[in-house]
This record gives sequence, C-alpha cells and structure tokens, in this order.
Amino acid sequence: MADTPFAPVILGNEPGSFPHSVLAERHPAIISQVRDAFPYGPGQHRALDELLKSCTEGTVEPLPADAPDRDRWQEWDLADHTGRSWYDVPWLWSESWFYRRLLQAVGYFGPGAWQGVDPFRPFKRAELDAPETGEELAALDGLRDLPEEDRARALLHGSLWGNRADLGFRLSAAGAEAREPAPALVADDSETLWSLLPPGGAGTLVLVADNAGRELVPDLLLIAHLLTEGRAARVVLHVKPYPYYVSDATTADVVDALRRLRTAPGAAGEYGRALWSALGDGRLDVRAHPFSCAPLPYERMPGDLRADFAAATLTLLKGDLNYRRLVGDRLWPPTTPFARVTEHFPGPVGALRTLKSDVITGLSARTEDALVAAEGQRWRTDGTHALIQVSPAGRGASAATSRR
Ligand SMILES: O=P(O)(O)OC[C@@]1(O)O[C@H](CO)[C@@H](O)[C@@H]1O
Repeated sequence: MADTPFAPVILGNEPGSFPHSVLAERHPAIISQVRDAFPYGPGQHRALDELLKSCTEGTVEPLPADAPDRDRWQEWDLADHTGRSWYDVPWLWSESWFYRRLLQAVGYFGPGAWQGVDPFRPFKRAELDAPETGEELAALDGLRDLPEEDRARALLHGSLWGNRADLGFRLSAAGAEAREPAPALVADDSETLWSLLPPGGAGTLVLVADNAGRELVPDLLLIAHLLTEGRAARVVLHVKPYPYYVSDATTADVVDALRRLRTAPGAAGEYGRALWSALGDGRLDVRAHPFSCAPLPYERMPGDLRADFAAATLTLLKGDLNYRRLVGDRLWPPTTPFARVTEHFPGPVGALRTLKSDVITGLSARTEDALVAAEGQRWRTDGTHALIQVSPAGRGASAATSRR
C-alpha cells in the first residue's frame, strides 16, 4: 500500500473509548449471560471466574500444552502477546482471544460431555424463533410481483440491514434496536456490485457470513434469489468453525435457519427449499475455515483461503468485524479509498456493513463532514448507518479473471 497514510492499530487501552468498553464491560456481561444460560458444573464456574479475572485485570496466558489449536495460535501471534495486558494488544486480537478462552472455560473443545455445546445457542435460537422473524419472512410475499431488479435490491438491503441483528452489539449499545436506522447509505457501490452479478452470469459468489438468526436468514434469501434468478451459478457461504462474537453463524446455525425457512409458508418456504436442493447438487457450498475465527486482518490469510477468494467473481463480506478485518483494524482517515485498503485482497471484494466500530474508509469528504456536523463521532459506532462498498479489482483480480 504505497502511498496509504499511516493509521494506528486500534488498542483497547484508552478509558472512555468504545474498544475499552468492550473489554471492560461487554466481555464481563457476556460471561455472566452464558453462566446464567446453562447448568454448568463447579469446574466450569471456576474457569469462568478465572477468565473474568484474566480478561479484566490480567494478562494473556499461553494455551494448555494439549490444546488442539495451540500451533495455530502460535502462528497467530500468541507468543508475542503472552504476558501483556489484554488492553495493550491489538483490540481485534484480544476480542478473538476472549471467545477462544470462553469456549475453553465451558469445555467446548473437550474432551468431556460439554464438548461441542455452543454457549450462545439459546440466544441464537430465540432470535430464529422470534415472532419478528416470522413477520419478516411473511413480508417476502409482498415482493413476488416486483421486477427482478427491485426484488434483488430489496433482498440486498435486507441482508445489509440484517447486520443490525448482532447480539453482542445489543449488550453494550442499549436501545440500539429501537433507534431508527438512517436510510441513506454513507457509501453505496451497489451498481458496481450488480455489474459483477448480472442476470444470466455464470459467476461464483463467495459470501462471508456474519451473524446467525435475523442476519443469516436475509443472507440466505439473497443467496436463494441470486441462484434462482441466475445472477450467480454458484455460491460459497463461509461461516465460523466455532461459536464466536456471541451470534456469529456456524454450520449448525445455517442448518437451523434452513430448517426454519424450508417449513415457512409462501415465498420464504420456496426460497428455503431452493437452497436445500442447491446444497444437494453443489450450487451452494458451506465452508468453515479456521481463519474465519483468526484474530488477524485478512491481509494475513493463508494460501488456501486466498485461492478460494481469488476464484470468485465477487467476495462479499458481511458485518462490522469482517470489515475491520478486511481494511485493517486501524483509525484510517475516513476518506482513505476503500480500493486502496483492500488492494491486498485477491479478487473483487465488497462489504455490506452497518457501522458499529470506529473503523471507516471510503467516505467522501462531504459525507464525513455532514456526519460529524450532525452527530459528532457517534455515527461510527451506534449501528444506525450502513454502507455498501465494492472494489472490482483486488491485486489478484487480473489473474483470477481468466479462471472466471
Ligand atoms: O461483526 P458484527 O456482528 O457486525 O459486529 C461485531 C461487533 O458488535 O463487535 C465488535 C465489538 O465487539 C464491533 O466490531 C461490532 O460492534
């Protein structure tokens, strides 16, 4: 990134800042929610107590010698951060570390009876079963008679705004759901997006999912539309290999959402059944790559994942965390071009995100000025603004074109 301005990596050590509040308040709140949701035994309670102490006033500790992912975390900078306060290492890193340690505390990685029991499952299930989800699905019937472009646009916006449904975010942004979203996007490259996914195109879309439940459902509906209308011949859906950031989608969550969709009445049920058969014949594929839970920016992705993204016509990343990982978790000047900070990406890439952390790029000076004049800096984190950003040419794009 030759002439990209210097931008500091975000740490969590500034009291009063959003990252600090996540470490000092959100993580302890998550521990107590998880503790209340399961009949854990004394060993798990002890481990949760230790985690609470470590994450609020302790330092990063090594993983046990028999941890199955020890080598991976060594590659992911664990040795560099061991012994340092959680607040003094990159915020992106300490957040991922928190979820890794929480799963360890409740026995998720086993061995033992609690192996594989998702500590966030009750919260995710409650969302999927909520009456609002049924209402959103029923509303799909109203789209039936619209021209294809209008349905595509409505489903794209459904997927975008679905990103407000983030359970971790709601823990610390009280009233976030109740606040009205701002309808105008702070950046909107949707024309470029649609030019990469034209009707009758034979391309592959990679969609990197974010939250389960009320975000994953509209993501799946968008995918169903793209496949059934021939805007994508194939879709690869990337999810998390283990529970993460409370509501992030895993394969089990995809299955839950598909079962919910398949049995819904009307258009939603049709979409659900179309997705079910697309999985059966390989037009839709689900992947859960270990790097999806890595505490690192995508710039450091491993070769096999890079190859997956390079082979896609377009990779769309959902949500705030994926955005931070895509552009780098740094305090960029907001007018830094999105295309420049995503140059490292191996192919065309886009972001669908509601703004829930300080990181932002690709704004016009006019948009930034208007946001600051109206709201100070609150627009960055309160989840009421959204963007669609697309860069049609990552570094590997020319090489990948021949494969598309
Ligand atoms: O990725 P998502 O679900 O859109 O948002 C994740 C999030 O809630 O978690 C981080 C703070 O913990 C922020 O980046 C963001 O607010």
